[in-house]
Amino acid sequence: MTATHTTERAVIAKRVDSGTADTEEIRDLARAAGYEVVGEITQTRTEDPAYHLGEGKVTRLSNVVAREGAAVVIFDNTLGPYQTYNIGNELPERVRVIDRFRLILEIFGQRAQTRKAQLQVELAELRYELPRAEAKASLAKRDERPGFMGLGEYDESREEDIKKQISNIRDELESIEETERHRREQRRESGFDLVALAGYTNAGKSTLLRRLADDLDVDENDDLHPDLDTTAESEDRLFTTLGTTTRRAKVGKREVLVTDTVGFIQDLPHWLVESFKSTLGSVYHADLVLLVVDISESVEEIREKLVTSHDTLYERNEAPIVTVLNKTDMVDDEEVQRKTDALSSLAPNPVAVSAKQGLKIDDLADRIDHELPDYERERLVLPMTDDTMSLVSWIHDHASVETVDYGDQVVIEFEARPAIIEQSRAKAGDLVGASA
Ligand SMILES: Nc1nc2c(ncn2[C@@H]2O[C@H](COP(=O)(O)OP(=O)(O)OP(=O)(O)O)[C@@H](O)[C@H]2O)c(=O)[nH]1
Ligand SMILES: [Mg+2]
Repeated sequence: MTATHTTERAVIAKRVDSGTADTEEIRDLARAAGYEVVGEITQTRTEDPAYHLGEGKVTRLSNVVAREGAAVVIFDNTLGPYQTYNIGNELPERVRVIDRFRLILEIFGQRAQTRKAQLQVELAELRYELPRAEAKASLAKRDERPGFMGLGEYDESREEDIKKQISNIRDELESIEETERHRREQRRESGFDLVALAGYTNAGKSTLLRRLADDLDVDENDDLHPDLDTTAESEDRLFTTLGTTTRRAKVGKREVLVTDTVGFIQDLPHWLVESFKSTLGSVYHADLVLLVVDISESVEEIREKLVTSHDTLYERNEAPIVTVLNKTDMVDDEEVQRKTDALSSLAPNPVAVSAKQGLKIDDLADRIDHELPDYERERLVLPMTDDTMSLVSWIHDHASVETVDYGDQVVIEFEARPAIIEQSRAKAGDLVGASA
């Protein structure tokens, strides 16, 4: 699927029960989806069952849409199917009405480039549609009016259809995940520590990955991640990354695999989170999680995002979490210190960096090295045979070799993850056994 860049003109609408409506985030999301925001209507009142807004407000909305020649109205609320229909009737011809979740789905649909991401978007869409189809079907059933019967029958089969599709997609996702699990295990056995980047969208995860990583991309779908191209800039838009990409990085003596993940966002409905949960698989199974936040945001905003991130990670994550305060180039040292102190209970001992400017990346690398399970030392004495030569090269591939002495025997000293040491001992045992 290629990204479609619509430049349709959009009017934002938002209702809040009390206080004043803040439209900053929905504007950002609209722009992320490719819309040009040309106006907005907000209202503080209880929800109107038929129109969501008050009827007078809907007329105002219609006027703004007509005046600005808008093609779309974007609600920062959840609209029921009938509200959507009723509002649509009050607007000029052919103007679309979408709500917050539809909009997020549109963005995800545009960004989904891997099979897995596409399936997840489809799953999310179907989960969005299912209760709506169910509602229609049950209303039609209750309603004896003949005109509705046809609709009812149709919707009931639609409901079954959606359920079947959901189950098919789940199966396919499961098999993709199985492959990923297998790949993760192989990587671990190859001596890599697995580090995952997590955090809100736009925090700078992809930029940081590029800073940490060597050039090599270890996923097969490299070409599907233009945002990770070393020559391409990260974009200042939401959800640049959908799906995960893994790159190899050297941290101290270690070979580490760093995985970039989809960004979190506030107020995601649970069905949407559910659909993208498997995206977080690489986070849940990492040896270390780097939780990236944007230090240029307000303390309140960062705190809220940290809390949500921890909630998302809490259930299944067992790895240590290091908070990375990114974008230090945008604030002065005093502000970094003040915010670090204010956030100390949520983010104890964080590392402050600028991914973009490459500041303090070494400190972060040291910290990663420190947090990962310790390497162990090993010294093996091996007979001088051809098989030994291939074991020595295996050790070179999987460990950090300090010395190799070739005499009557081969003496090799190295450091590696405990699992690698075990494997090398077993292989050495086979060799010695065979040559005896
Ligand atoms: N000033 C400054 N900008 C940064 C820094 N790191 C990243 N950015 C900018 O922040 C924006 C988002 O960066 P990304 O790396 O795409 O963020 P992300 O967390 O991967 O975002 P998603 O993929 O949407 O989840 C881009 O415009 C980056 O250039 C930094 O250290 N300083
Ligand atoms: Mg990204």
